[in-house]
Amino acid sequence: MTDDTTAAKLGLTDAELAVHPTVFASGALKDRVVVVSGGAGGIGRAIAWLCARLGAHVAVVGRNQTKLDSLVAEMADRDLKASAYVTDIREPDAVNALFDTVWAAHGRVDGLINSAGGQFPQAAIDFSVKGWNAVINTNLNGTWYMMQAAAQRWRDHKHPGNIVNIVVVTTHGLHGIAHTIAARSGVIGLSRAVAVEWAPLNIRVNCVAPGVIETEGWNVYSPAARAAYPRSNPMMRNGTTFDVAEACVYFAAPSGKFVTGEMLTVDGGGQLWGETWTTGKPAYFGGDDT
Ligand SMILES: CCCCCCCCCCC/C=C/C(=O)SCCNC(=O)CCNC(=O)[C@H](O)C(C)(C)COP(=O)(O)OP(=O)(O)OC[C@H]1O[C@@H](n2cnc3c(N)ncnc32)[C@H](O)[C@@H]1OP(=O)(O)O
Ligand SMILES: NC(=O)C1=CN([C@@H]2O[C@H](COP(=O)(O)OP(=O)(O)OC[C@H]3O[C@@H](n4cnc5c(N)ncnc54)[C@H](OP(=O)(O)O)[C@@H]3O)[C@@H](O)[C@H]2O)C=CC1
Repeated sequence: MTDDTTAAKLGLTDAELAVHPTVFASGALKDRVVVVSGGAGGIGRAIAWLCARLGAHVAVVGRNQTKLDSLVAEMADRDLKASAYVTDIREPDAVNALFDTVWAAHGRVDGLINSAGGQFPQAAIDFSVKGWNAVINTNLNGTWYMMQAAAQRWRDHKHPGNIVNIVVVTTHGLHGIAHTIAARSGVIGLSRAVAVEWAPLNIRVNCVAPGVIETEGWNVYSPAARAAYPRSNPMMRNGTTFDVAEACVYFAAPSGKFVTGEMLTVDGGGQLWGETWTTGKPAYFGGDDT
């Protein structure tokens, strides 16, 4: 959490997301049904707004009914179609019930965007068993349960589908969250494997790796750590949730119809150059963290 008890206001507001300019045509996702896990969170929220603005009915998924209902209401005020589904992605039975409910309500599901996830900063050597398992369970197991449940129904209904998994940059520069690097590296490898296995089923699977994207999820990190984030990439700024949302729509819309097993990194070039110390840069590396 931040140094004080109040969370910082970070990221784009609903009012901004409702009108943010986009390169996509207004009907790019017309009549599609898209499930967005973490849909009331920072990145997931931007994804939900953009998909709905492009004509989709968005099923927003999370654990907090109030957050989900608030988003759905904001979207309904602008004649955008969305429904709230309280589901913990770590519970496979609940995930299967979610997809049965959405399919029964709409007669189809066209896409799944897994944005639910997260972690906490801590030196790996200090991870507790519970803490390690919490990050792996949320980000690897939960994402998998959502992927498999969607794919089984696309197979059974002989319906095309596509999945976009939000991960993190695993190749360079994210220090202090080795548990999430392990979990997301697993998601990336899993996505590549099933992209091949599920191609005969007309199911595409891709990943988007955000860099420093300003959202309220950053409140698990200290203000001092957050202050350094803009300097962690050669563009010397934070990205926005809308940057990630448009990357997701590229894969989810017909624009991505011949792309599967890929990963699009949206990080301002950070993985090529920058470094992000979520727990403070140790003195050994020239930082001031003793
Ligand atoms: C992440 C990068 C750092 C900088 C950010 C910008 C840099 C750019 C690079 C971007 C990389 C990604 C950024 C982001 O993801 S932004 C934020 C996304 N959102 C979140 O992270 C959500 C907040 N996190 C969580 O909810 C939890 O961490 C978790 C995802 C694990 C889910 O928690 P869960 O509810 O399953 O479990 P608990 O909260 O009950 O905790 C279980 C045990 O886990 C240990 N734990 C949890 N939090 C901490 C902590 N802050 N410090 C130490 N240990 C922690 C602990 O053992 C818990 O058990 P106990 O409570 O019994 O001790
Ligand atoms: N912001 C950034 O800089 C970056 C973020 N990412 C990743 O992008 C994804 C979204 O991040 P961001 O939007 O910033 O984070 P937020 O914390 O804002 O959003 C995460 C969302 O996931 C939901 N969620 C968490 N756990 C579960 C669960 N078990 N079941 C269902 N929903 C869950 C939360 O809702 P609720 O609590 O209501 O369940 C929340 O809405 C995460 O995986 C994050 O690690 C990756 C790189 C950079």
